[in-house]
Amino acid sequence: MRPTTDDPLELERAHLRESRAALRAMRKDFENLDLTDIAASWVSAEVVRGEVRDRIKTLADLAELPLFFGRVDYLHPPGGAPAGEDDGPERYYIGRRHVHDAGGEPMVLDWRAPVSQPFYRASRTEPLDVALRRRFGYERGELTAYEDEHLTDPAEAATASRLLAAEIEKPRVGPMRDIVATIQPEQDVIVRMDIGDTLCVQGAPGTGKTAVGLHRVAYLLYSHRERLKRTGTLVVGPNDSFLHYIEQVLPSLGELDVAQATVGELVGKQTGLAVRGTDTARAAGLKGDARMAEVLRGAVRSHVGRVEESLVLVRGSRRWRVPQHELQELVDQLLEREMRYGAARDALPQRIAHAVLTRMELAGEAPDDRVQNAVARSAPVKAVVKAVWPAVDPAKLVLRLLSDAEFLAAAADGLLTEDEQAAVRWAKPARGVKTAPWTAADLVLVDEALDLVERTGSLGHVVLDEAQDLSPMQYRAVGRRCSTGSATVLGDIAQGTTPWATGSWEEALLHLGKKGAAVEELTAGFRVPKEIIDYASRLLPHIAEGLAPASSVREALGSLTRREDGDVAAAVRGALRHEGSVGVIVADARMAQVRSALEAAGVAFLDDPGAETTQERRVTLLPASLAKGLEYDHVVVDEPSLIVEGEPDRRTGLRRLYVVLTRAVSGLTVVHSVPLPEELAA
Ligand SMILES: Nc1ncnc2c1ncn2[C@@H]1O[C@H](COP(=O)(O)OP(=O)(O)OP(=O)(O)O)[C@@H](O)[C@H]1O
Repeated sequence: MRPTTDDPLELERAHLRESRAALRAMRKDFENLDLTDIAASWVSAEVVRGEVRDRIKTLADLAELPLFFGRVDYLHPPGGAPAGEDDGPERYYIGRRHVHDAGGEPMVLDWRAPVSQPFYRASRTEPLDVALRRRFGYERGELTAYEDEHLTDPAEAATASRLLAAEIEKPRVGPMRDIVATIQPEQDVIVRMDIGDTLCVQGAPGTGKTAVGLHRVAYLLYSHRERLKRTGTLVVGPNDSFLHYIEQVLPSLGELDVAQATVGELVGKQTGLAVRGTDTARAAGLKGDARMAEVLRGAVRSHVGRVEESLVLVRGSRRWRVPQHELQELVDQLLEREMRYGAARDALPQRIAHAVLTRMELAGEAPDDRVQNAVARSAPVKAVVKAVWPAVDPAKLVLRLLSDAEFLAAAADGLLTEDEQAAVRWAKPARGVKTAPWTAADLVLVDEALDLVERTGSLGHVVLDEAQDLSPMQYRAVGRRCSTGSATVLGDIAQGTTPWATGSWEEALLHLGKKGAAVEELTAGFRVPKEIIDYASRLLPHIAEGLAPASSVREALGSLTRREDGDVAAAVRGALRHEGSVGVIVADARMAQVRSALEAAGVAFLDDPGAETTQERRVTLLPASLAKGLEYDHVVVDEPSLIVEGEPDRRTGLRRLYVVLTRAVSGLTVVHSVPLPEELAA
């Protein structure tokens, strides 16, 4: 029912009501679909049913999420479409989902549609034919405000958007939210980049890298749904707490089919092996070094032997002979072609059979494909293949490399020094694959070996977050999974806290197999208030030379507090006076002590950064090593010096502290009794 009013807010509310009703009708249509006769086979019927179920789920009218958050009025109908009646086709509402009325007319456009793009990109200097951009403000699902920009009106002064500021300032509890209503132009460029382009984004803390990566996946799924449905998409993150924190974003954008995993989970699944041991930092560093790829390649290829004898094959009354040197040539050709070991092993019998068939033809016979296959499968040919190109079990191969000094020395000759070889080997040789003391870095080696034998399947697109922490071998593991697809690589060199953290994105991209991909930089910080980012940025010259400090879109004066009494519980009580979540970040070695202090003070807190904060339980206690990628409204950092000392070297320690200091959205309290690291002094 249309309201009899000219009040723009009422009119917009009416459109919202009508859009909600239309969405409910769309959902009903899907629920009422008669699926009994839809498909001939049981399998395809199940597929269709699954799709309909997903569709119903994505159409769920989430009461808390605004159905549309913006509107654009174009000066001309986009794409030269004919002008319509009534309010004309040049007015578009932009929202999370496409909604149409019973007649198929769009009520809300998906934010990813091309026609929505100017909502994000138009400016006064480049209005992109937008006469009016309207942003909507909501409170608990109710449309309560709007804000207009007439981009082509020279008389109108540019003002900062209050709604945008309010959105960014909103207190946070619970998992990460989508930013679909407020994606910034420089972020939008990354989100909408072509699917064929691999892109690397360097960005200071809180510049929206994670948010942009997730929205990019949603955009690609919209623009290339069929293709990506076949090939798949994957988001790789640093740990389970992080993955848990971001896991709601894609479903809130209507995308349910994106896999999320850590590198450890990827290689664990592929190899079927579990981590049972740990490495020293040196051993892990060496095992993650790109030279190990060469060692493994050599070890796999070392199984190819010389042909010792000619082949003699008896068929019926005739004997066919392929001389030793010709067989050797076939083997050499396969070696030269750099095929996967397993594929070459599969090809060899056919090549030998071909040599036999050529002889048959020369002798006047007319053998067909069946004969060729029979020859390829014959015992003498099989015997040659077994002797010259034996099957290789990748896990056993790595086990042998890490257990058998001679075998490793042969494969690592000219690549690793003796000392390095000793560091790489396990202390005690392992007996079996199931009981070996596999470390996280070892499983990456097995994953590489698997790929040397048989090509790893590639996905359509992979988003790699917190990428700075990966070793070259881990980059290779991720790269294998997007070898025929593309990738979005997100990270911050200054936040690299592994001993093997990457020194440059060019190098990282090389290991990923995406040499020469573009590197973009995001510098506008949306999370951390200026005062806090300026404080944390004092560390930058000591941890990443040449990186520009982030700016901040948020002033929030008075957001930084220092307490020298070391009283964490008092600091937490102070933080609880503010709205939103509180993260208490402490050196890993201090966890037990701070836990007791909080318990003694009667502070209720969550002990797991993967657990979701709620209004009742707003405090999370977490070790510094798990803080990466997370954020809290208020952060209490306990004893910065001990956080620095918890790492193997000073630079890594200061980087860890930089990560920890940049988790705060509204306020940061630094509490200590030990003197602060001198690098933090102004
Ligand atoms: N355009 C935006 N509008 C509103 N909020 C935004 C925008 N961009 C980013 N944010 C918010 O800023 C915060 C930081 O974003 P995000 O976690 O993606 O940053 P990051 O660059 O990955 O940070 P870090 O390097 O510390 O992991 C999040 O709460 C995110 O929702």
